[in-house]
Amino acid sequence: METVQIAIAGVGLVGRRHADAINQLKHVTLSGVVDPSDEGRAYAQDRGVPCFDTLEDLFAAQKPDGLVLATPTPLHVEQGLEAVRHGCPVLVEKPLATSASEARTLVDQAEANSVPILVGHHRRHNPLIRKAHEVVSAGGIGEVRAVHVNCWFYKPDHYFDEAPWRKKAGAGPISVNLAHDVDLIRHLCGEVQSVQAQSAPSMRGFENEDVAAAVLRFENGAIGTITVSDSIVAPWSWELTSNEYPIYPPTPESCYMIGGAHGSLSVPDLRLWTHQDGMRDWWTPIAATTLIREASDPLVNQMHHFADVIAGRADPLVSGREGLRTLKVLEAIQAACKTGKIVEIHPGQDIETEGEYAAAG
Ligand SMILES: NC(=O)C1=CN([C@@H]2O[C@H](COP(=O)(O)OP(=O)(O)OC[C@H]3O[C@@H](n4cnc5c(N)ncnc54)[C@H](OP(=O)(O)O)[C@@H]3O)[C@@H](O)[C@H]2O)C=CC1
Ligand SMILES: O=C1CO[C@H](CO)[C@@H](O)[C@@H]1O
Repeated sequence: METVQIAIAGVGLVGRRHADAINQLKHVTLSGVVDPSDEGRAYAQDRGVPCFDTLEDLFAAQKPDGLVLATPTPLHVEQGLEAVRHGCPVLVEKPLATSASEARTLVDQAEANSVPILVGHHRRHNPLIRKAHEVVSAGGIGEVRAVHVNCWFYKPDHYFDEAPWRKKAGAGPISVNLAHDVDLIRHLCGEVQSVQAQSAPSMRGFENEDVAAAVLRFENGAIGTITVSDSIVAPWSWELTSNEYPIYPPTPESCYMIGGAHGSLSVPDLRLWTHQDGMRDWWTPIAATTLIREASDPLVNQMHHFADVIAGRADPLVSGREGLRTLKVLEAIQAACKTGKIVEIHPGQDIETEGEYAAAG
């Protein structure tokens, strides 16, 4: 297998995880880093790769086979378009952009120029999600009727102080965190048709909401409830339950409950609940079996997949178009929080918002 050269723009929190993932793969190497910060330069030096201040400088000096964009979200579209101009496949971190209309410009340009975009919804590369998808789509719980999603944790003040863009409009937990959950819920339960939602402004004085709840109606008739907060002390989030990344101390709880006409599945513990003898009857004993699944690092799996996409061996599992659909749901949640109205999601039509994501609270 030929070596795939990948550059990373933005070597902060998640950019370094991508670099670690590259390290795990024999056929992928880090060709360079784009990051204007002193920390970025020091990191590149440690890794023994060149560091550039801008993407323009990177492309003037080398032609990587692929680029990871792990920069602050407001930079994704402009930098993604630059990668597309250079014909360079790009893995863009989530969310794809700060607004769906901007994201569409990037996705349209990439498709018109046949440059693959992969969106960093890495949880889809987790074997436990593959298993959950396999069971739900094979009818293992019958028709999906309802889903409940919990995304509650407490981010310490220094998380915000270290990267002040995280306090600014557009970087609230709906955009930064719920992006992953909405992507997974669409993947497991189907497309979202309409949204109602409420949010509360940040008690820490940031420009975003710090708690929000939404009711989702899916195209298949299912209903979902989803709540998010980065200022609640609790164990019920993907981070604290999936055991995916060691910096989050794991708990044995779950964060999603998917309810079907014949059974229910909790995720990520993958407990499948059914009544004895296949009965559907609340007076018959109900019990859970835990589904067997493999375990591996989704960031490494995603990087392996990106190398396959670059080599033309695979189509993006989470394409730019997919990332855009998730972004539209997030935008609908933001719009519903602001207006208090039901927001319908129509394919190919923008959600009416006041421009970019503003504070929902
Ligand atoms: N998939 C996942 O699990 C995660 C995804 N994310 C997403 O990844 C993105 C980055 O988030 P996060 O890692 O927390 O951000 P950080 O702030 O930790 O890192 C961003 C890095 O990009 C640098 N940077 C700023 N401007 C440029 C530029 N023009 N070109 C290149 N580098 C630049 C920053 O430097 P400086 O500090 O000087 O500004 C910083 O080093 C966001 O979109 C976020 O939503 C984040 C966390 C996890
Ligand atoms: O994408 C994400 C945003 O940041 C969070 C905190 O660092 C991550 O846990 C999450 O996966």
